[in-house]
Amino acid sequence: MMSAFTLEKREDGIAILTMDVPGESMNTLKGDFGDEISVILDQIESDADIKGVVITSGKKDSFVAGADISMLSACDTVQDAETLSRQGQLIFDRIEKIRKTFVAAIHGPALGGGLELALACDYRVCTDSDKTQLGLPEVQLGLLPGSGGTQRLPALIGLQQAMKMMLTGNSVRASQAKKYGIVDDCVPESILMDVAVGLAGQAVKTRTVAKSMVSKVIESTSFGRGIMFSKAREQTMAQTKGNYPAPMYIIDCIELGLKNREKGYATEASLFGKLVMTPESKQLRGVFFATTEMKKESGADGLKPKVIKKIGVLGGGLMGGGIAFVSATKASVPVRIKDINEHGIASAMKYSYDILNKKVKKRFMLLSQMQRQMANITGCLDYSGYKSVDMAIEAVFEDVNLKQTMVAEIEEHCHENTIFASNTSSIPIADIAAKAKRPENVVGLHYFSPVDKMPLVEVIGHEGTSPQTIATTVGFAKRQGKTPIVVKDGAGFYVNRILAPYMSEAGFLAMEGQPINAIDQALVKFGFPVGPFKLLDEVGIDVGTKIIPILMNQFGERFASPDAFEKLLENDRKGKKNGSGFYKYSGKANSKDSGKKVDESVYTLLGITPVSKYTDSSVAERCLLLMLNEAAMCLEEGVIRSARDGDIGAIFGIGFPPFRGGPFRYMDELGIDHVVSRLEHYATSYSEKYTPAAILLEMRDEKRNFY
Ligand SMILES: C[C@H](O)CC(=O)SCCNC(=O)CCNC(=O)[C@H](O)C(C)(C)COP(=O)(O)OP(=O)(O)OC[C@H]1O[C@@H](n2cnc3c(N)ncnc32)[C@H](O)[C@@H]1OP(=O)(O)O
Repeated sequence: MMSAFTLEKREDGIAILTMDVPGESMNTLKGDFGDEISVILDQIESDADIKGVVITSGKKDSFVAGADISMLSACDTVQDAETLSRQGQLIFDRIEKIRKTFVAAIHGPALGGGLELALACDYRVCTDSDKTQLGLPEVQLGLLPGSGGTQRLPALIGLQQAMKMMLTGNSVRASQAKKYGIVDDCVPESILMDVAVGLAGQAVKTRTVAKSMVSKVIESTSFGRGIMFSKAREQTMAQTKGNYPAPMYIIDCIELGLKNREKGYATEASLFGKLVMTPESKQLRGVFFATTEMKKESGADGLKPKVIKKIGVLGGGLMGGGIAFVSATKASVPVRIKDINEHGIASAMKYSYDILNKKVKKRFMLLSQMQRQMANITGCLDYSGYKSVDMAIEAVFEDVNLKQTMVAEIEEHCHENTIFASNTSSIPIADIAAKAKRPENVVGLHYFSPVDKMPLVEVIGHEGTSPQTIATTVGFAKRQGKTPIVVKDGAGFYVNRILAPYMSEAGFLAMEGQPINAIDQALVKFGFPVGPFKLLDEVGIDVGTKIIPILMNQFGERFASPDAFEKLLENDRKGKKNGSGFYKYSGKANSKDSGKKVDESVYTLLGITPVSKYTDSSVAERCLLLMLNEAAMCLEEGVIRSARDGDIGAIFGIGFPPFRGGPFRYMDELGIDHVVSRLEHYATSYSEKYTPAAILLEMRDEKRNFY
């Protein structure tokens, strides 16, 4: 078997230890590396000529992406997983203790166990490349850093920053890593090895932790630390609602390790073992595997995306501004915004300016980088500069005639292969393409708001969209940093179609008198980031309810929402944007209380006397079952291509709790027979809209699962 490690001794006494796992595109840490590394460490230790060691990667653009997640998924017992963690800890502990200078030379991702390896070294240097990112993302897999990360990162950069990184799992870019003190230097790729070798030739210095003044004060006394840990637990509980065990365990490990390092390590390994076997981690690992698989798909078998060199954005509203931002900064293409007035162009540009300016202020980005990215965005009131546009993305009003006019204008002003992508959330793409001269170029590209944050897009082909248009659109969405799912044309596509009955049912529950905040809390407790009423206030009640007649028109009564909701619009309740919705938006928009309390006048308006009569679980069940049933119908009708796409669409598009794996994995977990029997229960006792999808009945009879 080819080795994953090579040790090259240089004449100056510095050894280069290169990791290059054969047959894999990225280095990951495997359980069976232990013996091999031990032999190499023996050699380093016993060779007096070796003064220092640089650990680097043989892969082109990555350091080490962490422990091999498939290896973790293959663990059968808590003990197996704990042993893996222990092995990692022991090796890294040895690296730390060998009395020679170890330096990690990092280019590309150094994540999870990869960063933990680097943390065990005496120095770390990384490249200033955009590809470089450092982090401990284990929590996003329902895990904790299990190879010493919970102990070493706080010791290196201070408790508060380390805890933030481990609890969010967010990685940092090179300049941030330098600012926080994770790396000692951040240099151009061309001199990475020279700088690392230079450091490896030096004796190890005692380091001071790079902490802000406030952190120093808080972290230096046991009283201050006590307050910090209790605040962290409180905030974590408020955020997770107890649905994710990993964050609390991370805090436990850090706190214990401060008192007793050995205990900290032992607890880290034992809790890591426990977490690997939890259903939450299993589902979150499923999400990782699904998204990795999706990165490789083109959306149209056998077709490669055509290169998009320049795009046009039609309409400079909130969506247009967001689309321009991800195109200019992530896909790095020139963007030409066309609006009917200068104000539209200016506000779309401001969208990007505000985000980038914040990064510059925080010193995460250079002013020159910001200027380069902003220079990618220009605007026009006519179609000047559109001749060379390869894709025009429209984000104008939801009006089919207007969109058809846009198609005609793009066909007139652009070249014959220009793709027309509509960001409609409700109008069938076939209608938008109805008068097109080149309908094969017309496609749906449905973003979610806010565009710079929401990871999903739906790519929707109508009957006449060419497979090449689909492949190119999917490819471009990926360049914008999005996870695209290809869905069939039709009212609501996939995401809004499964969301609508869930939202409407929340409305019916409110009409029965269940308090609005109780309904929201029940669904937040289930794991959604916000409840349905809060969501409607955020999205805009006018916008959110617009889709109902379109869905009813295609699918009938099961999409009806409470008639009384009309009164909300008559009362000009549009939600947060006009300060009048289900919740009270008083005082300053960003004030702590704004949007926290239900606006009681909404009950009077709807003719409701609120009395809590349902438990949280029955509220959640009534709303959820409709979403699950609709998702199953979407699969049955081919609206989505697979249960996997349906799960990722729901998680990334509407915040379906990731630890439940998405609607399909959740149905598998509940058992299809259970889902059918609960649907039948509501269908007979309450409303026929709960009639189970045919596919569910069939699967129950055949005892099949989605996965
Ligand atoms: C004990 C420890 O504390 C526990 C751990 O370390 S748990 C693991 C923590 N690490 C992670 O969560 C990182 C997971 N990986 C990622 O986020 C992303 O892959 C990445 C940001 C590193 C790179 O993204 P990107 O460039 O888009 O490449 P991507 O397509 O995702 O990955 C490339 C390949 O590496 C594989 N890969 C990346 N990280 C992996 C991991 N940790 N385990 C297994 N495979 C991994 C992918 O499956 C893919 O394999 P393929 O080429 O056979 O399809």
